Amino acid sequence: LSISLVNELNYEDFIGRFGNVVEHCSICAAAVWRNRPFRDVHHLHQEICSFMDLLPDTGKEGVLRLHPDLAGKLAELGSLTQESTAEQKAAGLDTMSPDEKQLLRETNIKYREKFGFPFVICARQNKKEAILKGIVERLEHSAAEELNIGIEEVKKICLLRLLGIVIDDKSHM
Ligand SMILES: NC(=O)NC1=NC(=O)NC1=O
Repeated sequence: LSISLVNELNYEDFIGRFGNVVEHCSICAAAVWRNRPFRDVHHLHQEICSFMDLLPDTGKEGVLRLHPDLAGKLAELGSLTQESTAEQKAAGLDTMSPDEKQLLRETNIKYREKFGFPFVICARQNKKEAILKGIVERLEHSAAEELNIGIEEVKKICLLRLLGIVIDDKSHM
């Protein structure tokens, strides 16, 4: 999809295309609709990032809570969204050994108990080793730190999802 076609979408089609660039948070797309026309995919991404940055902490926690665990129950059941399924597969999470799976599951539980929201990382930029290392290291942080780190990861996930929909048209450079 070119950015000019994006700018011509009606609201329903816009939400249909971009409603899940932030997992289960179609409000992010609904909120930026008013900012069209978008100069390019990075402008659209920046508007979504600004919307998330302006959320109160409870809103940011909500965004994180809407993310499925990595290799969690939903993944086991095969009931992740299309995007999450592809991302978790790309990280090689479906090739973890039983011990790795156990470690990730236990650490996910500790993380969620400590912070009240799930561990979120951009799976397409981290292979399973980096994910296992990341969750153990990040468990030592404060809730405030992890809230921001989590949202930064959501922004990375969002950009990759946007680039899968919109052609990154550099011709205007
Ligand atoms: N808890 C998570 O980090 N989930 C995910 N990260 C991704 O990149 N895709 C997911 O489903």
